[in-house]
Amino acid sequence: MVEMRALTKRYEEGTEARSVIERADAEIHRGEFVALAGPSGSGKTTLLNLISGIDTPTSGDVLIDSVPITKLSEKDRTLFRRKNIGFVFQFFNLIPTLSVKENLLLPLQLNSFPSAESDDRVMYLLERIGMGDRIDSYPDRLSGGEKQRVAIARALAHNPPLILADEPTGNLDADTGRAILSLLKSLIDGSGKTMVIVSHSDVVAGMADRVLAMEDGKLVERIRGDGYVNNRLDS
Ligand SMILES: Nc1ncnc2c1ncn2[C@@H]1O[C@H](COP(=O)(O)OP(=O)(O)OP(=O)(O)O)[C@@H](O)[C@H]1O
Repeated sequence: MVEMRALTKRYEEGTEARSVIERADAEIHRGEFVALAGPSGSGKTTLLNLISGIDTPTSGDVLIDSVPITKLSEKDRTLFRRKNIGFVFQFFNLIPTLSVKENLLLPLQLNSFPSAESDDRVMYLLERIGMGDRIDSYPDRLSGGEKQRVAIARALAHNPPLILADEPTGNLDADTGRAILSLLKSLIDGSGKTMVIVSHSDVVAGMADRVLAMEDGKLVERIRGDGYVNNRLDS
């Protein structure tokens, strides 16, 4: 589903270039739930932005469903992302001037879903996340956990095969965070969707099928066992 090939991202700093990601290789399979771990500043968000095509690598490729998105024009990449990827962010990123319903309708409108079908889909998702009675509320009237539930429903609205989440529980208390993760996982389970979550949380790592960690610019698989045994994917 997601292939990274010799993926490299360098940032210019004055006259020097600093590598954040250096020839990282990895494959994430269809239907897998992968946690992306690693210390602060190790390049997790950078990697997620490369996978989604929001950012472009210095060299190397990202393929999604065998489509080399790194080789697409910016316009085609945007269209590809809009159709195939759902995003969940730490700070929810709901549009404050739109109601819950209107926030959920946005990805459907951007993907030209027929309006009758869109209304049914929004209602179905709001029921699934237990917020069927908040359809006309505005984001500033919702708690953090409720905002994130709406953001999850929005990420799933257009039924994308790939869900990317960047610290989705980072702005929530521990109990709410756990509830949000369980909800996200229950919505994904059995759907065949692939999910990558950037997180420092052990709860996320414990729920995931696999944990990949950024270490010195490379992606390293962490295998569960007596503690973690590191096993380089890319050497
Ligand atoms: N646009 C940019 N220009 C220069 N350096 C950048 C840029 N964006 C990110 N970096 C640097 O790249 C490194 C990786 O950043 P990134 O945000 O990907 O790390 P992270 O693992 O997600 O960190 P955190 O867990 O703290 O969110 C950091 O050292 C950061 O300063």
